[in-house]
Amino acid sequence: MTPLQLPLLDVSQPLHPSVLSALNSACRDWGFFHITNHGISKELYNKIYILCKEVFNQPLDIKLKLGPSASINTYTPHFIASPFFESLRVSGPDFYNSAKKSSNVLFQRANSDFCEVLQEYGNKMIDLSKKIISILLNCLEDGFEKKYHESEFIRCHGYLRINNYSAPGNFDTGEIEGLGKHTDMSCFTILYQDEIGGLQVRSKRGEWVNLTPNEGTLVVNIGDLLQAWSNGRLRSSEHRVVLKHCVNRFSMAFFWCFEDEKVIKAPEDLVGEENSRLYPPFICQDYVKFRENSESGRFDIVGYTVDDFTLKSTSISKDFNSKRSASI
Ligand SMILES: O=C(O)CCC(=O)C(=O)O
Ligand SMILES: [Fe+2]
Repeated sequence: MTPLQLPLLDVSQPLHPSVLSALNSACRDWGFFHITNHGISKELYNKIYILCKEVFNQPLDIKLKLGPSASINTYTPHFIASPFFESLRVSGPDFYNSAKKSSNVLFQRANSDFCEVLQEYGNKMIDLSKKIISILLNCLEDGFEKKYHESEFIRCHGYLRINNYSAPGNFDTGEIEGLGKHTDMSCFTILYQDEIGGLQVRSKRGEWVNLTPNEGTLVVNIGDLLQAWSNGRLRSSEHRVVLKHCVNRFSMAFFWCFEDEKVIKAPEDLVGEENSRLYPPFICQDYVKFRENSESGRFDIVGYTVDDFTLKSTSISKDFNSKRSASI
């Protein structure tokens, strides 16, 4: 399998038109690209890694106090997404307090280093997200940044999912999925993956292609909300994580999302005169609920997408309309 060549954007510099055009194709074909000079140092990652390992090394009965059936519900234990995957969620913009709620339970005290470092990382992710949405709007159409950044994206928010993959044993069962095929329920996701590799994106023809890690760069991938808002111009691709035998893996995904009550409706400029609107307007939270309810609690891994949601909503409204006309 040949590694994929994706554009690498230096986000500390104004972007050259040729970079924007490469970005345009990458977003249309793959929905993935890389960024560099993002302002997050290796030291910060090392600190986060060490502090998070302390969290995941806590006994299971303690971690389960943050689990799906607890009131906090920030921890996803093994055997939900896969036997090898566990994760912790930290929500913004007050990342400190969100981390504190979890650490109070995990350590029976607030672990201030853990909370501070996640607040610092969260703040950097928010700044970076504002830059990325500007770049993406610019890349969609001249003038879009001015026209839509404030009006459509000002109330976006983000949360972090810290992913800990444990090593599968050394037995020969072929490819082992650490995280199954899914699309992200975000506008876009900024992903840090360690040097182990294993992240794969699905091509339009259905082949899995490796996204090889590169030190100092972060992966950005378009999520379902921006695919819908851009009327399909930006692609939210399926991706997964495949594990190597006997190797642990660590990653951190930051999901930049519309506010729950946002009505997602592609602007007329993107729909065109022939009115080919791919996604009837919908409320952000309804999509999140659709994903959550589609496979009890396993919403972060299943193959449902915004296309499935649209199909379901259109068939419900057709059904509703035909029942209504039958009753008139
Ligand atoms: O661990 C990774 O590299 C990918 C994680 C991911 O896709 C996610 O958390 O949505
Ligand atoms: Fe993902």
